[in-house]
Amino acid sequence: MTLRVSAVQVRTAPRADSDTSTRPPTGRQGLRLLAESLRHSRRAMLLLSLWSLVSAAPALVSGKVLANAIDRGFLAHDTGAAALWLAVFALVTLVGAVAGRQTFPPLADIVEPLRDRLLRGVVTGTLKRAADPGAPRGAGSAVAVAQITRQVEAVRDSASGQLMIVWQFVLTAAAVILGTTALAPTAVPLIAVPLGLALCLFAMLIPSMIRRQRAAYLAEERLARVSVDTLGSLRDLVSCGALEAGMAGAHQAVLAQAATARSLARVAALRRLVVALGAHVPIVLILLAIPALTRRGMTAGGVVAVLTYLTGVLEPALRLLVQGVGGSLLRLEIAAERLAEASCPPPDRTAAQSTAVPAGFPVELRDVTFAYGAGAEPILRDLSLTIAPGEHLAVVGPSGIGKSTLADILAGMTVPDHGTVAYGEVPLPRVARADLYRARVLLPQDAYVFTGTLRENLGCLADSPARITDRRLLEALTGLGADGLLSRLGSLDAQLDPAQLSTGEKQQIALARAYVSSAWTVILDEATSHLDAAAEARAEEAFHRRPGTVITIAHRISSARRADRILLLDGTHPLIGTHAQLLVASPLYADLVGQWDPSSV
Ligand SMILES: Nc1ncnc2c1ncn2[C@@H]1O[C@H](COP(=O)(O)OP(=O)(O)OP(=O)(O)O)[C@@H](O)[C@H]1O
Repeated sequence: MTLRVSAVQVRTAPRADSDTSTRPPTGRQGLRLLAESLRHSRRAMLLLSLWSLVSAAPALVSGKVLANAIDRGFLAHDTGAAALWLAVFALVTLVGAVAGRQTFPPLADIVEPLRDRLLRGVVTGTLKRAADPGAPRGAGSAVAVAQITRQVEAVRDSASGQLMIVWQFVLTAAAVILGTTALAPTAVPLIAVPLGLALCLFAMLIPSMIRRQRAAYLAEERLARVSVDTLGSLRDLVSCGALEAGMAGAHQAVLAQAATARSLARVAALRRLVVALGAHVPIVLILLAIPALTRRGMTAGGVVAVLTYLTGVLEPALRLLVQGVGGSLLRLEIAAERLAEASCPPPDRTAAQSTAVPAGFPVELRDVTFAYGAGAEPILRDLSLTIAPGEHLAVVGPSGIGKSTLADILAGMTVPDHGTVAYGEVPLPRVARADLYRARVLLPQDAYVFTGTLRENLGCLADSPARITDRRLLEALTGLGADGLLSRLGSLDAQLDPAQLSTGEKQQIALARAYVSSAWTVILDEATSHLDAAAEARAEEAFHRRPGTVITIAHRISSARRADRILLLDGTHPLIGTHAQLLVASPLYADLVGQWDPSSV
């Protein structure tokens, strides 16, 4: 007998995605994520430090060498000695350049693993959130992942830039202080004290700079929004006589943006003060102190060398530090913040009050209604259905009628607007996520195969992949008709290159993965669409021998005929029954059967 699938009472259940307990991570969390990643690269940091020290050595000795060229060469009218010291100067500069080049491989060793680690974190986080019940379809799509990986590139670039700028500044400042000590120890306080004060001022400015830059960005965004809204509704504002109120709102946004820009400009001006205090004040102090310094034994060459240190080495390094760190720190922080957000796994909303799914459970839908969007026509309306333990159900219907949506709802990937889905009396919102993944497998049409061994690909849905025996894996591959693929690959430990596999082979691997998993219920959403009718039959028969429930979104009529029952979705009046019952009861079903390729029947 054909049954009309019941559809009566609507019960309200809150959507899981209304949970607000997940707070977006703060910028500090983002920077912590970066610091943690850097901590893993200690060896590369050490190598970078060593080569940087060698590259800073020329700056250290160049003062003394230059002073000698002037004092012992030019001022002593000894051109040969002057040329010799200048040649030494050129040589140490060359050594510095070579050592500078050597800093790049360890820098890459720090930055590339940082990039990989961040990338792994964000891709895993994005995919986990996409797989979270209630996540919008396509949230973990290639596009979503690509968008976030662009942030990773931004973090990699700015992290390596910042690292080099800060580190080079530390070495340069140390070289200037030590070089000056060798030339005239009494001149050191004239450089070190203003430089120290400038660095303290800069450190104090950083938080305020970040705060003001963020405020400026937000004000700019708000102004853009308000302008677009005001201009877009100009006609309505005029016709309602609300033009003045609208203009006042826009004017306020302009004033707020101008205020944040002014406040940012003030703090940017203070950056110039840092350079002036740290590099220009020492120049003035040295010039003023020349008589006193020469009285204490400083030579003319020494004076020129110290001034060269200040103008040619310290001032550019300090300027780079202040502009580089000040300018891109916020960008780095915001990008790191986005990454920390993207790396967050979704909170397990069920963990606190979860209930275990009983073994061999039925799948039940009670009055399920679902629409994509608040005002949209429901795809499913008041659908009630029980799929008995071990039953094989096929779902059929015209294209776009909601078969995949139903598969997602049955798997707990999409939360219905009304009604409940329960696994053995336990409503899905009460099933812990880990239990849900253990209880069912949903195979979509696009099979996912990753670079790794065949064994790793097969075991990735299992509770403990290491415990799956070779016999079980071979049984799955042979049963599902993938023995040809196995002999081509050679062994279970053969490396898979997804680009070298056909879509049918990828589907066979995904099917075998579901077969060896511990899931009691397997939902196949056109998961055999790239297999020919015979291969599809072989795969489905293998699943029929496997203990458990199978729900198939049918791709061919032959697939539907193998099922115990068939659910026909037709929008308003879903029907359930056997092939023969539906042929009699539903003209739509008869029509669908007629449309299917007769060779596949
Ligand atoms: N994320 C979404 N947002 C809005 N509408 C969607 C979304 N996903 C699917 N739809 C629409 O919902 C309807 C049902 O889609 P669904 O994929 O469930 O149908 P289907 O029966 O599986 O189709 P097909 O047989 O072509 O795969 C379609 O009209 C589709 O365009």
